[in-house]
Amino acid sequence: MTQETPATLMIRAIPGVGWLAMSAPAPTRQAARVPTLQVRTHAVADPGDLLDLIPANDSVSTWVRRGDGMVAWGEAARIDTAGATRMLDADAWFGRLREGADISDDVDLPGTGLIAFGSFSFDDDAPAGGALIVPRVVVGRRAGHAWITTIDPDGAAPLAIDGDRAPLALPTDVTYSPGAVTPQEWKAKVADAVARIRAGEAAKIVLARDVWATSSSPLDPRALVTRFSHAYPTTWAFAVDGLVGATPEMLIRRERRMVASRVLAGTIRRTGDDERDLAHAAALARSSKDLEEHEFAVESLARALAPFVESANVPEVPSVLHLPNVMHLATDVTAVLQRGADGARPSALRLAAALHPTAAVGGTPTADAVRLVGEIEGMDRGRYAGPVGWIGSEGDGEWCIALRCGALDPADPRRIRLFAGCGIVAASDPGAELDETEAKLEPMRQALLG
Ligand SMILES: C=C(O[C@@H]1C=C(C(=O)O)C=C[C@H]1O)C(=O)O
Repeated sequence: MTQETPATLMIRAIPGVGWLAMSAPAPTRQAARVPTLQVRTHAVADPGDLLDLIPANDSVSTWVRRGDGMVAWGEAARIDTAGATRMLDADAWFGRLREGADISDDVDLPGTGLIAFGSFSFDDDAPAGGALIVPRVVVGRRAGHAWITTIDPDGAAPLAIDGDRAPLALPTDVTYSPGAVTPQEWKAKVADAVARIRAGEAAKIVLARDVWATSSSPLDPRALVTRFSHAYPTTWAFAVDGLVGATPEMLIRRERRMVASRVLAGTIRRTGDDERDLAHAAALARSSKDLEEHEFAVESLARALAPFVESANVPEVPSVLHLPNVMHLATDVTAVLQRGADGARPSALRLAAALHPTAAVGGTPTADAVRLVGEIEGMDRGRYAGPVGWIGSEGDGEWCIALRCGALDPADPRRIRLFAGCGIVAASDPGAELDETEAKLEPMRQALLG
């Protein structure tokens, strides 16, 4: 979590495309070579369920909510970054890629034209680093308009759009095993965090835990995302670079001058009985423990956003977001971007870099809380709780916080590491927090049913 970690840039050559792989070892950073891309977006008739379109492919990206969004496959270009500037380096690379690209876009909506999908580690110094991937084919739909984008590196033969649509491979006989800490150990960590909060070391510390799931057959990200999008339609069902999940939390969405963020903090489990859940929702909206935890998260977001915007609308009272497994206190912040010193409005990824980590996943005050997470939690979060999303031609994009997710094990396609965490405040109870992590693991566990 140090700020000093020097960035490393690695550009991966795509087989058959023939441009140079370069690396710029820290600390001397060089401009990574960018390929010239031919980008073509055309309107198409409604393609039906987007998730049915993805061929079996090593590189699959999805971003789907309420049936709209984008699915993408193949890699036209990719950057892997690490260190404190991992998002800014990726953003600068994408800017250079855009400058050199030959783009023709008949649709002109957020997400059409050149696009890259990415995910970044929670910690500055995590080995997981980050990646931004420009796919070869994107199919998208937004409010009744559908499109297809093809992205061809210079000299590459176009990728077949009708790839091999191998049937979805469902998980089989999934078994679970503890991650870095057992549930019992994790409760002790929560008690430790509560003691340190009461001693005045921080006001809120977000602690997470991990669980391994192993299927007897290779896991197919397309199958997992399809299940998320059917069971949790109001979340963003994502698959990016082996990280898959159904997150309800929008870190930042940028559409031209407008930005929006959905802050979540304060959680209660659903019971399955609507009447009881309504009573619980009312209790959540009055719970001083949850309201305090929520206020920390809203304040930290508003403070981090302030330098970039000319006006912001921050509702004073949160609403209650109902998901099938849990309910959250939620605040939707909207704002109008201002131009920076360079005359440009910051891109969605630049904003995500400035906002991460929010109090929703780190704690309050941020620097102390993040240090305490590192001391107490006892695991590497990888890309869990980091920004995940996409950036488009004009710097528009959507970056969520990677929650309710799992990281496929690159070394064993049958394994996935699941994560869940909770904001700990002075009034937190370890048993209740453990139960909350179980509720937050439910979308992943349901997607992994055989
Ligand atoms: C950390 C997670 O969720 C975050 C923590 C919340 C809380 O403590 O109430 C609620 C939503 C998220 O901001 C997670 O899902 O893993």
